Parts: sequence; C-alpha cells; structure tokens
Amino acid sequence: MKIIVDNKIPYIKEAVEKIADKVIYVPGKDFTPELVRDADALIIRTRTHCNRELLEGSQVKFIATATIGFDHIDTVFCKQAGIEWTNAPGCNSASVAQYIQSALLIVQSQLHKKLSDLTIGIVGVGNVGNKVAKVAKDFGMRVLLNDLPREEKEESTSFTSLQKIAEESDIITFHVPLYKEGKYKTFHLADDTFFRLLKRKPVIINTSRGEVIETNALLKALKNHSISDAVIDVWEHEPEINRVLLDKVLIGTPHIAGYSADGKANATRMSLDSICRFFHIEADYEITPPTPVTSYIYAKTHEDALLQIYNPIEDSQRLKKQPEQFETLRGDYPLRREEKAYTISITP
Ligand SMILES: NC(=O)C1=CN([C@@H]2O[C@H](COP(=O)(O)OP(=O)(O)OC[C@H]3O[C@@H](n4cnc5c(N)ncnc54)[C@H](O)[C@@H]3O)[C@@H](O)[C@H]2O)C=CC1
Ligand SMILES: O=C(O)C(=O)[C@H](O)COP(=O)(O)O
Repeated sequence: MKIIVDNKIPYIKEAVEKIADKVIYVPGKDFTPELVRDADALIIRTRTHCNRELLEGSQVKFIATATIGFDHIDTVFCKQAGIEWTNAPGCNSASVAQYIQSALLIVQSQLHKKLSDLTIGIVGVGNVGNKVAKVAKDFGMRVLLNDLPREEKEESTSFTSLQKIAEESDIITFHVPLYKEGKYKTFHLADDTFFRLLKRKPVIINTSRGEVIETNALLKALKNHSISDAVIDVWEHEPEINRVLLDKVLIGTPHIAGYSADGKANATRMSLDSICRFFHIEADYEITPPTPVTSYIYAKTHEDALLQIYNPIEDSQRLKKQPEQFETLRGDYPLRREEKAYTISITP
C-alpha cells in the first residue's frame, strides 16, 4: 500500500511505516495529480485541497485529514469518485479551548473588567464551543449559545438567536465550520449587518475559519469602535493575510489555536486508526506527545499558571513581527502542552 503524507504531521513516521509499504512525505501545498495518481491513501492537513483537479483519474481510495475542519475536501466530488474520507472530530478541541481560556484572561486585563461580570456569546456549540462554554462558566461568565442546526435538531430552548448574542454579549467567539452555501451558511456570517447589531462594543474572537468573518466589515467595526478589540487566529486568504487587520488586533496568531502537541497527537492517531479500519489492517503503534521541558508550574494564582502554560501573546508577537512567515511559524511551531501535562503549585 502506498500513502502520501503531509510532512508537517508530527509523530507519524514510525507508525505509518508499520502500516504502508511505501510512504512519501511532502509539504501539504505540493500534492499534485502526478504524485497522488498511484497512491492508495492520503493523510493531509488543511493545506491540501482535495478536489477534482487533484484526484480525478487517481487510484486514491481513502483520505484522512488530521484536522477537525474539512472545508478543504470537495466532499461532493469524493462521493462521485467513490473516494472515502474522514476528519478527526474533536482532536484539537481542548487545544482551541486552551487558546480561548488564555485569550479571555488577556482580554480581562485589557478591558479592566472582571470576566465574571461579562457575557460571552458562543456561535457554534460543537466539540470546541462546548469546551469554551465550560471555560467561560468556570470563569463565572454569563454564557449565551447559538447553534442553529442543533437548535432545530434537538428542539432545545438552551440556544439563542445570533441577534440576541450580538445585542447582549461583551465577547463573541465563533466556533462554526465553514459552510460556503446552504441553509446553515457560515461564509461571512459576521458581515456589516451583523456588526450593526452590536450594542455593547464586544471583543470579537475567531478561531473557526477566516471566511466566517468578512475582513472589511471587521476592519470597519474596529475603526468605528463598534467593537472594543479582536482576537484573530484564522484569516481570509491565509497565508496572504490582511496586515492592516493584524496590526490593529489585540491578538493575531497564525492559525495555531489547535496546535497543542496533545491535539496534534490525537489528530495523528485518529487518522492512522481510520486508515487501519478502512483497509482492515492491524498495527501496533502508540502516539504520545513529548513531555514538557519543565512540568512543574509555580504561580501566585491559577490564572497566572494558565498563562505560564500558554500565552497567545507570544504567538501574536511572533506573527506581528514577521507576518510574511505565516506558514513557517505554523510549520515550526514550538512544543505546547495542555494543562493536564503539568503539576501546578499555587503560592499566593
Ligand atoms: N483555529 C484552529 O486551529 C482550529 C479551528 N477549527 C475550526 O473550528 C470549527 C469548529 O470545530 P468543532 O467545534 O470541533 O466542530 P463541530 O462540528 O464539533 O461543531 C460545530 C458546531 O457548529 C454548529 N453550526 C453549524 N452551522 C452553524 C450556523 N450556521 N450557525 C450556528 N452554529 C452552526 C454545528 O451544529 C456544530 O454544533 C471547525 O470546523 C474548524 O473549522 C477547529 C480546530 C482548530
Ligand atoms: O483542525 C482544524 O480544523 C484546524 O484548523 C487545524 O488546527 C489546522 O491544522 P493544520 O491544517 O495546520 O494541521
């Protein structure tokens, strides 16, 4: 069996080479029709667009994307072509929640307000949105939830409209998939009309997909102060991002909210497991993230400890200094672990 693997997927080499006879590692953007023609499976990330142009006439039978989002896969074409695919649901949701948790602490000090006095609106309440809701509740925040598909399916009253979120939130955070069309379209969900509904000058956070927020509308809202600030991890037209926006935002990071080593290891393991299931292969492998250099954290408060473990300002400073290095900053991302990898000692 021949598998083509994105060469920035970590912790995969030893395990995938137990599964396949031939493995080729290439940068995600360099997958070509010639390269994939005689491959049986692809293991990709968001940087490989799996569409007709890449796959037509190939013998690819299975695609595993080591990511949660799958808007880079043309699922309609894959169905027509009989190519099965899978993503890695939830793999890095705790990592995104860690990013939001630290970002909220930074927003708190920026606004000079206690999080427990603020309302957060969460748009999209799946794997990530649910964990973010728990983080916010643990901070004592009032939490408003918006999830149209779930509201309809579950006939639940725990959800609220996007309009109410816009009117009552001090912080609004987006965790929806990118749907370019259809009943639940999320492309430019936050556009001029949405920003005009805002009443409390909220901070806007986006770690979903850049296209969920219309860049010019966000810039306008920052300029006319209908929002207080923004925390932006995902951008329209990555890696060619809008540098005016990057300069203006409180935190601007290169699409790394999901980049904890824990999340990456989950994604690699889930992708390999799905390949084994699809091809009926039995293989013995263990994928674990490296241990942190220092696993003891000494801090005055738990909040300080959280920021010692992960502070997105450091990622933001690196991107603001070298925006042209967007992809390199992602590809060479430093080791980041989640809270569970540490022993925390609080000495007030
Ligand atoms: N910045 C990063 O590093 C990462 C970004 N992501 C992005 O975050 C997205 C969300 O991830 P998960 O929570 O794991 O996905 P999920 O599929 O578990 O949850 C998404 C939720 O959004 C809801 N939704 C869909 N359309 C909606 C609409 N029009 N309005 C309101 N809600 C809507 C769905 O019903 C679902 O509950 C991913 O699709 C991906 O694009 C995910 C991981 C890392
Ligand atoms: O999981 C997702 O969806 C994401 O957006 C990823 O965190 C981005 O991952 P890469 O494509 O850069 O591996």
